[in-house]
Amino acid sequence: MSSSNSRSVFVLGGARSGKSRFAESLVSDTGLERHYVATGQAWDDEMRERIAQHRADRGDLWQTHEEPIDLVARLAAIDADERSVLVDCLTLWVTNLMMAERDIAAEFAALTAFLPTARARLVLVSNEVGLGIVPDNRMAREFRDHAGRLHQMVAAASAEVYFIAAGLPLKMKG
Ligand SMILES: Nc1nc2c(ncn2[C@@H]2O[C@H](COP(=O)(O)OP(=O)(O)OP(=O)(O)O)[C@@H](O)[C@H]2O)c(=O)[nH]1
Repeated sequence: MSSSNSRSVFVLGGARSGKSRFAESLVSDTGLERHYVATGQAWDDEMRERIAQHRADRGDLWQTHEEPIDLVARLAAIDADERSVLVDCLTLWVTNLMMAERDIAAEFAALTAFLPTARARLVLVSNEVGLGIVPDNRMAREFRDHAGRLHQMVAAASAEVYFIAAGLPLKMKG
């Protein structure tokens, strides 16, 4: 896997670390058309309110696409030179793939194969879920392993990688 042709940026961090805000600023700073691909779904009122707030905060300059599962197809469909596309976030995508019993390895391979070919400037956000104690249930352990593997693949296929903690970006690659 090579990042030599990739312009993608990977932004990794914990919950409420400020990663989404940082990623949004990367997109805004390009001056390109702004696209937001949300993998999250509103499953309760609290989440609906949170999403409405996120949309209001982003404002009218952003076009939003909601795509919980078929992320690579959606990225391909909106791919264009004049666009910058923010994907928020990969860990929710992993959760959705697991719940839908999709072929995880094939989906990850498709995403990492797409990155070097993308015409749009992609910024991919994900949640670092591997720093705590080993979860005591099997599905949570599987999820953590899938996320860790995906993060390594996306980092390898990206031109720049940042880790965000306490609102501060640490550049790890590029
Ligand atoms: N369906 C949908 N989800 C959205 C939209 N805007 C944001 N989201 C979801 O909201 C999630 C991020 O919100 P939070 O949980 O508040 O942020 P966080 O990732 O914990 O915190 P930070 O690290 O500070 O970004 C993302 O994973 C998105 O999928 C939208 O317009 N539609």
